[in-house]
Order: sequence, then structure tokens, then C-alpha cells
Amino acid sequence: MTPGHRGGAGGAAALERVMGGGPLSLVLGGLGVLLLFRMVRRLRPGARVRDSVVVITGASSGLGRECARVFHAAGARLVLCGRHAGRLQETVEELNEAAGWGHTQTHPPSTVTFDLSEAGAVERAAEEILRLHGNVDVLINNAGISYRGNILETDLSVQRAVMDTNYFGPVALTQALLPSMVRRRSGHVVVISSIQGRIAIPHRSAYAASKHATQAYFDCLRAEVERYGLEVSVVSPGYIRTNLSRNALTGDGSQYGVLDRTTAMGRDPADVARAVLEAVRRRSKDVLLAGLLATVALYLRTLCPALFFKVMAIRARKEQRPEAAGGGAGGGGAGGET
Ligand SMILES: NC(=O)C1=CN([C@@H]2O[C@H](COP(=O)(O)OP(=O)(O)OC[C@H]3O[C@@H](n4cnc5c(N)ncnc54)[C@H](OP(=O)(O)O)[C@@H]3O)[C@@H](O)[C@H]2O)C=CC1
Ligand SMILES: CCCCCCCCCCCCCCCC(=O)OCC(=O)COP(=O)(O)O
Repeated sequence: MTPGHRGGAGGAAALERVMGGGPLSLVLGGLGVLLLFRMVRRLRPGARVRDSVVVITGASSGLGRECARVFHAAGARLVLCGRHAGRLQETVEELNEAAGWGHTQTHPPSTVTFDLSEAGAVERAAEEILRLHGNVDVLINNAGISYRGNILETDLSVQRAVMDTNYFGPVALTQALLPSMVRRRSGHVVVISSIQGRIAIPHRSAYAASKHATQAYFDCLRAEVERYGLEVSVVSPGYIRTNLSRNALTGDGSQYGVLDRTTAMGRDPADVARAVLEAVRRRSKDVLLAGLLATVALYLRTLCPALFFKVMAIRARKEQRPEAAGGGAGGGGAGGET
């Protein structure tokens, strides 16, 4: 036996000692399988976006408008949704203008105007959407509102309003479009949740609850529609630089009207929109776009909940000091991150 061979046998023995059937071998084996699974998934051809019918809610601003830009540039047939026809038209004009500069062929977008928090309006809108192209390939449930407030000073109507827009709206639209996807055995439902779909931070009760419910509903949906070949992606971003905090409701239902520091310093919405496009192409089931602090918070909530709750209680107390409150007591202040 050559030294090389001996070395090889020794190496194998060493590996066997390390792997030796214990918990470490299980973890390493598991990691290996996971890596292999990821590599195989990456080799799958990406889903086709060009010419597919993509419905985007909340397309009049922020992340929705950026999603409209990236999916339009990728050649999708867009149906843009929002409450205000004028604002949607601004998005359409911008896209049509951009179409003149691009090299790829694009489709002129359509618009459907409705309020997601009105169940009847959502049903009528779904019918209108289906009349436009006959089917929907990708539904991006993006529209949403946020909330700043102290639970003790928040009207129940505000808790309901946030749930109606952020949870029941996407649920109603998804359920209205689902039968046609099931009939075609094809379709992809995307929902924009939030890191706050995984962890709850004080003075965001309505918002965090709506996003936790969203995560749960769409996780159930994914399992239930897999047999029909449908895809479901939950995208959970951290802070994004949009008007979300300005448009947030406060406890009495008025608008918060402040651009929080955390939002102002958030991710570029164009980057997040590209991540949404990638999620559609790769058929990703769950996409977490967490920065360092959010990642720490997520681990802390899972591995050491008692410490996480303590940190949240300190944060709640700090935010309730009058000098820290940006929109009245418990308004969340400048959205400090600790
Ligand atoms: N910004 C951030 O830090 C983060 C945002 N998100 C999520 O991203 C998504 C997009 O928000 P973002 O772009 O930031 O915020 P914006 O406030 O810029 O956009 C919200 C969009 O939702 C639409 N919308 C609001 N209420 C309704 C309603 N009742 N019916 C129909 N459309 C409605 C608005 O349209 P219009 O008013 O014209 O009707 C607008 O286009 C939301 O789901 C949000 O929770 C997630 C994590 C972080
Ligand atoms: C001993 C170690 C302490 C470590 C402390 C970590 C805990 C700090 C809490 C950080 C919370 C991060 C929350 C991120 C939330 C987020 O990204 O939300 C995205 C949104 O949806 C924003 O909406 P909003 O209306 O709240 O602006």
C-alpha cells in the first residue's frame, strides 16, 4: 500500500470517526442533502415571465410600482391595481415611456381600480381582471398599510381596517382567482408579507398580526394547491424606502404622516422588486430579506424568546416616553431599532 493510500484510508477513518453515527453526522448529512437539493433546484429552468399575465396590487407607489417596472421590462402583460385611477395611470404612463427606450418587447399595461378592503369590490375586480386576458399567471398581492399605535388607545375599527386591507384583501382576491388557476393547473400566487410576519414588535399590533396571519394562510395554501401544480411564494422584507410609514394608520384612524428613520434608511424598493421577480422565476416558496438586526431578532425570537420579549418590553417603554413618540403616545417614535 502506498503512503498515499494509507493517507486516504486514514482520512476515511478520520471522517468515519467524525461522522461516526452521532448527532454531528446527522447534521452534516442533513446539510449535505440540503445543499444538493438547493443545487438541483437552481438547475431547474426558470419560470417564464415574458408574455405571462401578472397582476400587481398596490401598483401606484412604493414596492408595487417597482414591481410593475421590473415585470414590465421582463415582458409581462401587466394588470395594475390600486384605489386611485389617476395614480395608476401615472405608473402606466411611466412604463409606456420606458417601453420606448428598452430593447425588449413590452406589453401596454391595463389597470383595475378597487379597494381591497371591500369584499364585494374585490370579487367584481377579479371578474374584470379575468375578462382582460382570460387568465392570470402570476398574482402579486403587494398592497398594504401599516399602523402605529398603543393597543390601549386603538379603536377596534382600526385593528379591523388593517386586517381588512392586509389580510382579508389578499385572501379574497386570491380565492376569487384561484379556481381559474386550478382549472388551468397553472398559476403562481405571491404575497408580500414582512419580517413582522415572523416577529411582532410593539406599537405595530394590527400590522404584525395581519402579516403573521398572511404568512400562515399562504403557507396553508401552498400545501393545499401543490397537487394542482400551483406555486405560492411568501416574500418577507425588512424596511424598504417607501411611503408605508407616512400612510400608516394610528389608533384613532388618522394618518401617521411621518417618514420613519428606519423606513427612510430601508432597502431600495427596486432591489426588493428584483428579488420578487427572482422568486417568481425560481418558484421560491419563502423569501426572507432580512438585514443583520432583523436576522438577530428572528433568531432571538426562536431560540431565546424570553430575551426577545424583554428587549421588546424595553423598546415599548422607551417609545412611550413623550419625547420619543412621533405620532402621539405609543406612536412608535422615529422607529428606533432597539
Ligand atoms: N416599506 C416597508 O418598510 C415594508 C413594506 N412591506 C410591505 O410591502 C407592501 C407594499 O408597501 P409599500 O410599497 O412599502 O407602501 P406604499 O404605501 O408605498 O404602497 C402601498 C400600496 O398599497 C395600496 N393600497 C393601500 N391600501 C389599499 C386598499 N385598501 N386597497 C387597494 N390598495 C391599497 C396603495 O395604493 P393606493 O393608496 O393608491 O390605493 C399603494 O399602492 C405592503 O404589503 C407592506 O406591508 C413589507 C416590509 C417592509
Ligand atoms: C441582546 C441582543 C439584542 C438584539 C436586539 C434585537 C431585536 C431588535 C428588534 C429589531 C426589530 C427589527 C424589526 C424589523 C421589522 C421590519 O423589518 O419590518 C418591516 C416592515 O414591515 C416595516 O413596517 P413598519 O410600518 O413597521 O415601518
